[in-house]
Amino acid sequence: MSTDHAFPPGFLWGAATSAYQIEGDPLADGAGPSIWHRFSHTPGRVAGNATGDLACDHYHRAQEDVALMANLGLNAYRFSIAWGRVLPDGRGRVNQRGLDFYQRLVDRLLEQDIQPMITLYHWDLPTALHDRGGWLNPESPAWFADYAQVLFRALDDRVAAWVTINEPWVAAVLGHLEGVHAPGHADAFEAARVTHHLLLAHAEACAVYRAIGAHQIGIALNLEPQYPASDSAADRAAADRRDAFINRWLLDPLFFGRYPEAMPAIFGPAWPDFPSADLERIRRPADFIGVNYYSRGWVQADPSAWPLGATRIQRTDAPSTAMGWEVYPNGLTETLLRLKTQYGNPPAYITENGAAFEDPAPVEDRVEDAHRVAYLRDHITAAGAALQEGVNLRGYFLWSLLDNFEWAEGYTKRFGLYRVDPEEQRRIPKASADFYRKVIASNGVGM
Ligand SMILES: N#[N+]C[C@@H]1[C@@H](O)[C@H](O)[C@@H](O)[C@@H]2O[C@H]12
Repeated sequence: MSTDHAFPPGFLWGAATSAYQIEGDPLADGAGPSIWHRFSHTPGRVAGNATGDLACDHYHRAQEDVALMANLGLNAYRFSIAWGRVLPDGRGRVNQRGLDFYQRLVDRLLEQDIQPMITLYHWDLPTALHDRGGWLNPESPAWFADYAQVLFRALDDRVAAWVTINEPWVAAVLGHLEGVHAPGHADAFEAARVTHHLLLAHAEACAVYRAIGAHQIGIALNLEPQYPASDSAADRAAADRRDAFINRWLLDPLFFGRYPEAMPAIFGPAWPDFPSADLERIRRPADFIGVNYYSRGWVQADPSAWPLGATRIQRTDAPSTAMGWEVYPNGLTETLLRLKTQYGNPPAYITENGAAFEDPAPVEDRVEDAHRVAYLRDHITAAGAALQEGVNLRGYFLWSLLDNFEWAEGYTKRFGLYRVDPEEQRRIPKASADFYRKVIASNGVGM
């Protein structure tokens, strides 16, 4: 199927980053520390004991990086704001120098006709709030709404799209159930409550935005279609449980105002009885859904694997990325079509899509990342196929502009269109940057 001209005029072609992963200098100009600053400075938590102290030094190189974006021809750029730069204590006092950094960044983007899409929360909760219970505290949605209001008032005259929370599932499950992300908790009784408070935070911020905002607001979910590793009833049931655990746990409250029936069975006594009034507040407050798509799950029943009785197994008969994730572009089409057929075809953006590969070393200031070019070509084609099926897709944000701090993987995994090494801070173009520039110029992959 040709999707060369699937993309409509005005389709957004962007790149995505996040504050802690690229900015560096996290305590500059009066900023308060985040849970990721504390977590990465805890020995043994991050590969190579890497931290975000340097990252891509974007806090001091923003003008250079905006020039890279303009040279690519981006018409949009998704980035996050570090809560602690703006509110060092998480609440109350505004740190004007921190807010000024983001004011300047937005103005520089607009000078280049690049539309900002701002993520309010990309996992870097101020430690001051974490020390008051963090996302486990029932006050946390109100903390977030107050923080969001500061940003709406400061920037909504120039920012056309806001993302409230990036991947609440990852923040809750990796941070509070598996303990491999900040704050490093591994407590079965935390993940469900943290997820609920993140969804309530999203809803409260949307409510504030409805009163004072003039543009669009949404949320970005990591969506991963699940497929049984065999046609056995056990594997099919396991895939369905993992679909509830990863996808419907978030989609159903946001669109239907209810959690999947499978959740109490998955979590047992660790699943609270949430008030129905909460679920009504969470239902449908947003203007769009952001889809972060990377791969699919290939699922096998495994009674020993708590809490699902299912494990995602790595296929040996399919190409995979450096993260061990199968390259499966059809999963993007299927995920987008599911939003159309099961969730009312809401306005949607691909708020993240990209891949880490073991890039070759640079030769004459260029990296020949053929694997990433193929991954991007196939996934952008898959997005075009969904558009041709009537999916209400408005834009594509490539993850990521720069090689950056990949959370618990540190700097060992490279997702960027430009190679960056923290100790050198050069931006070395990859073949995928040239590829993406051509996609944008031709508004599709048909070139
Ligand atoms: N892993 N991986 C790459 C990427 C991560 O760097 C982003 O911060 C997350 O939003 C999402 O997990 C995807």
